[in-house]
Amino acid sequence: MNKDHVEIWSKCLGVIRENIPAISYKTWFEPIIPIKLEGMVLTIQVPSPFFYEYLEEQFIDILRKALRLHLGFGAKLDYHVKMDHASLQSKNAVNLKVEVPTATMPTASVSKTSTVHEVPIKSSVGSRAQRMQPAEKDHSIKNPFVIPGIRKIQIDPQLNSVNNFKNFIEGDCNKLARSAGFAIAKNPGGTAFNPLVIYGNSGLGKTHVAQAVGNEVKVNFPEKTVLYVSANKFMTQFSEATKNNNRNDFLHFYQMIDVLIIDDIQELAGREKTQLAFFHIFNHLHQNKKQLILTSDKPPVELKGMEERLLTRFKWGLTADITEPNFDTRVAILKQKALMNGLDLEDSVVEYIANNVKNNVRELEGAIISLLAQSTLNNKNIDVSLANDAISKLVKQAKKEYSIPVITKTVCDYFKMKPEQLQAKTRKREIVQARQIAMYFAKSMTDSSLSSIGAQIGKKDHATVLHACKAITNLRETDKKFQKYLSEIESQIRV
Ligand SMILES: Nc1ncnc2c1ncn2[C@@H]1O[C@H](COP(=O)(O)OP(=O)(O)OP(=O)(O)O)[C@@H](O)[C@H]1O
Repeated sequence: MNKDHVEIWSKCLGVIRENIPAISYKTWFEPIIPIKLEGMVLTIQVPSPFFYEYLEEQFIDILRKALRLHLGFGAKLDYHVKMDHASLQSKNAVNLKVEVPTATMPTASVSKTSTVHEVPIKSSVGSRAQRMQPAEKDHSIKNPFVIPGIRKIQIDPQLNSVNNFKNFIEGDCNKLARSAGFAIAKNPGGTAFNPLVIYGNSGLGKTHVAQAVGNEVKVNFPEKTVLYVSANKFMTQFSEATKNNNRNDFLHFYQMIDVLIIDDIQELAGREKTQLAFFHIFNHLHQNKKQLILTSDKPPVELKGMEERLLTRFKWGLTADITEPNFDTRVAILKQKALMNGLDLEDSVVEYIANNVKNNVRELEGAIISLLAQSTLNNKNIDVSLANDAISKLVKQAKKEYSIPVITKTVCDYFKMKPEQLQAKTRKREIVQARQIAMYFAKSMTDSSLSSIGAQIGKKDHATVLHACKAITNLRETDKKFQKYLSEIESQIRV
């Protein structure tokens, strides 16, 4: 197998690193994996269609320069898109079209692009959680498992490269799991954390940490066999192996893994035969100082329908929970996800989302994807109002009642005025505008009639309120700075 792709890509990265900001390099180039080099064609793997579109749009010149320098004229670049869960979601949400963009690159001899939505899976044994890859429909075990005498076979670890430690924001909520995972990645099977059981509610990052360990082990110890498999997949494989009379092959296969990651272990509840098979695998691996990483939605003590001897073994190592992220961690996650998606969000928007989506990181990601869709497909400006729309589709929010006095007070505080000034008969520009803004929010955030709003803000009639709403809408659509003020005020009203 030609190994030069790694060297060539690493040389290209050297050129790229020197020519772009560090943050762009970290975001857009570190996640790329070189796959192969065939003649003058270098294939790199990127985590989503959006990612490759962004590379093509923003970095094509430097890519071209680097490739020409290290591969020569006539160098070409192929993209291999490995879809992860988030990208699949975003694809559904925004209906991104991924086409071979020959038209966008007529003169770019380095860029012959093509996309593949799933990675060819070399070994059909084990695969990632069903929601993550279309390729997973194949539950069969075509692999002959282990041929006696041949110890190592090449296994696709079924890891999503996006789930790495660099992309994982650390907070109090996940510190223990992350630190233990990191220590394991440096010394798999050799720490006290064996097994590592990570538990917590849905969407909080259990799979991410577990896979990050696998990815990091592959970097630190490329010769180690790592395998990620969902408990569901494990069960299906086991029952097919039983049906096909090759249960022993199944056991042997799993017993030669160096780092075995099983996701959603609670799914094994009530499955006695599968649990027995897993028990043998567990014992063998543990005795041979191989690493086990398990995730679950509950702590082992609360797992029902599991054999006691399995539960006892789960407690041999470390049980680490992941809880809901606090406000600061949510803000950091949102900023990172926005950056990864090429979105530049105002602080007021980030804080608004962080204040309203509290229990689930997957929902934070959903909010970003929804904003991305609205801003790119519908050409809308991203402000608190749009964020509010995005969130309302994702999480159940208690419907808040906003009152006109609260709105006027917030507007006055924002402009450092006294509420009486807003009520005064004056044509001073700042006051008129603050009054119009208060009217605008009163109209959009309360059910009050125009006349009632007018009566409460400056004793004006309904026509004045109507005019104010139109004037502010106009400014909102045309003046970026003004839009920023409005977004900040709205987020303060909604707190
Ligand atoms: N701390 C974090 N930093 C960055 N991304 C995170 C973090 N925590 C979770 N995520 C992201 O949130 C999404 C959901 O995480 P993940 O799939 O790991 O959750 P889970 O706990 O395994 O959920 P489930 O139990 O439903 O499988 C993923 O895209 C993951 O990358």
